Amino acid sequence: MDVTNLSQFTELALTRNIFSLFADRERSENYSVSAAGLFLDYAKQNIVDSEFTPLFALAEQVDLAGKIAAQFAGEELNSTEQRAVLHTVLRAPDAMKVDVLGAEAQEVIDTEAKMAKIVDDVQSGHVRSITGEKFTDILAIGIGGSYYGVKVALSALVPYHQKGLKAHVLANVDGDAAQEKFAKLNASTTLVVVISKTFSTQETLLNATIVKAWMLNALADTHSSPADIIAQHWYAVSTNIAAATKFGLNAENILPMWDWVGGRFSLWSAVGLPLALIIGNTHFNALKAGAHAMDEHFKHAEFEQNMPVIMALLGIWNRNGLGYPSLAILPYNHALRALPGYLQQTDMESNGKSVSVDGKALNYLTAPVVFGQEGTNGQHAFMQLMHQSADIIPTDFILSLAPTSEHLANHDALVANCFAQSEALMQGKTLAQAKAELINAGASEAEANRLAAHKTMKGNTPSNTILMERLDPHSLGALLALYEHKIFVQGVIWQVNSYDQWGVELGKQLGNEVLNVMAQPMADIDSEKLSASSLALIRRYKNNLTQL
Ligand SMILES: O=P(O)(O)OC[C@H]1O[C@H](O)[C@H](O)[C@@H](O)[C@@H]1O
Repeated sequence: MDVTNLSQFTELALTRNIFSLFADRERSENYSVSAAGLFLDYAKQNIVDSEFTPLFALAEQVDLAGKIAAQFAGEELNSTEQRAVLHTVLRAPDAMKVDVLGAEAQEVIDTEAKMAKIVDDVQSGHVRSITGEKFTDILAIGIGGSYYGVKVALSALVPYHQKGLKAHVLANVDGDAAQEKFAKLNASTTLVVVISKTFSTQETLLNATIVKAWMLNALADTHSSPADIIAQHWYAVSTNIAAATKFGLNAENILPMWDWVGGRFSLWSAVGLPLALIIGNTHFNALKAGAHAMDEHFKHAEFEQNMPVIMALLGIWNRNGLGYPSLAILPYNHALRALPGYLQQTDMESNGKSVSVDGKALNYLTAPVVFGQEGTNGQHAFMQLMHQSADIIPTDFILSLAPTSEHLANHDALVANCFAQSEALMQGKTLAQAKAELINAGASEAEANRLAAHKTMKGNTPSNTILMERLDPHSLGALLALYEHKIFVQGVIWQVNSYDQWGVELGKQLGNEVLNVMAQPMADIDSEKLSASSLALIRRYKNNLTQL
């Protein structure tokens, strides 16, 4: 049995109305679960108890319990790269680190201590810039997994930012992105953290190169040597210490990563340095503690009460059972506006696959297309389609109960909109209801008949609502870990390797290859790899350059 068998169980669900399921007075109570300070309401999903049975059977058949244990124990789950998948150990207590990593645990513990000292020294002003000033700005350079985690947490945790220190993240290779940062930064008080697991990523190396040039140029009149400036202002996080050193970074300032930490799961490692520099060690540790609390729940809770497992199974039900192709992530907090982008990466880069772990073509679909935006902005844009196109788009609503600002009336409105949208997406509006509303509003019978069809809403859109008591480092850590584990469980059920990303690697490789082709004079280009279309585009680009 695999997910293709789910269609045997979906006939009823495909024709019934989710709202009608609330005839069961206990549904809301029964279809909710709490873990690590988060609350998940999944009563608005299109599912009943008997339909969970084949989902739990699937979990059993793929030995989900065994796979969870194997992941936490450090088995080589990433079989195409022969790597363990151990981001969880980075947020575990030291004794657990030793249990799982053995002798290697010491290097992890030492790195944490070194990172914590850098954070304290920078925040206290013990470590200062080459001009003897306190650092005022942290510029993180990285892309993909070396960017999104830091970005999502920085924007989510603004109330925890240390006064006097500002954070900036630079990812895109477009020089405009760097230019925008330079306009805001003062080189003499900027500390740079270059994050690249491989230290070979084109975008990161190009950006690091221009930032270095900008800083050395701006600090030329200090008459300090470039090496001294770099040693004082630059840190790096990488598994490739040799390449980082070759780039000119001071070996002392390079914090290690390990190949058993995937980029998109690496916030918990020294990749989190820019974040820790801004929010301080206590809050960074609280973030890790929140994630660890979710890890413990995931490891120990029965599947029927296990939040990541339930969310994963509901996703499988929606994708493979009911055939819905996408997933909307709608955080109703301005502070979580980077979350949809972050989850796009973690989910689609992990499970956007079509061969099984043992290399066989799958005859079913895997990761949905993940997209989203913070509420209420999305309501004034793509949510039109969610209400009225024929496509059903399962949705995760995410919300902090406690206001994140002092503007309480705004927060009430935000919360009301969040709850209203999940209700409207589920209940929809029938033709008869639409007509009655028009007539109540004074329309004639003929006018109501003409307009009613335009005002019907399809309804029956399933959703989860995830509540945090408040948005703080602990709950954010738990939330990110919840999604990490959900993605892992889905990968196990789809039987894919969630921890490689050959499609993205192809982009990295091609980017450099095409750059090399473009560097040649047009007449010399003899690329059999590129189509006439791409060659013509390159010609246009080069012609345009000569006219500038
Ligand atoms: O950290 P780096 O080696 O620079 O890689 C940055 C990113 O590159 C690619 O996009 C990978 O698929 C990501 O997982 C990785 O996080």
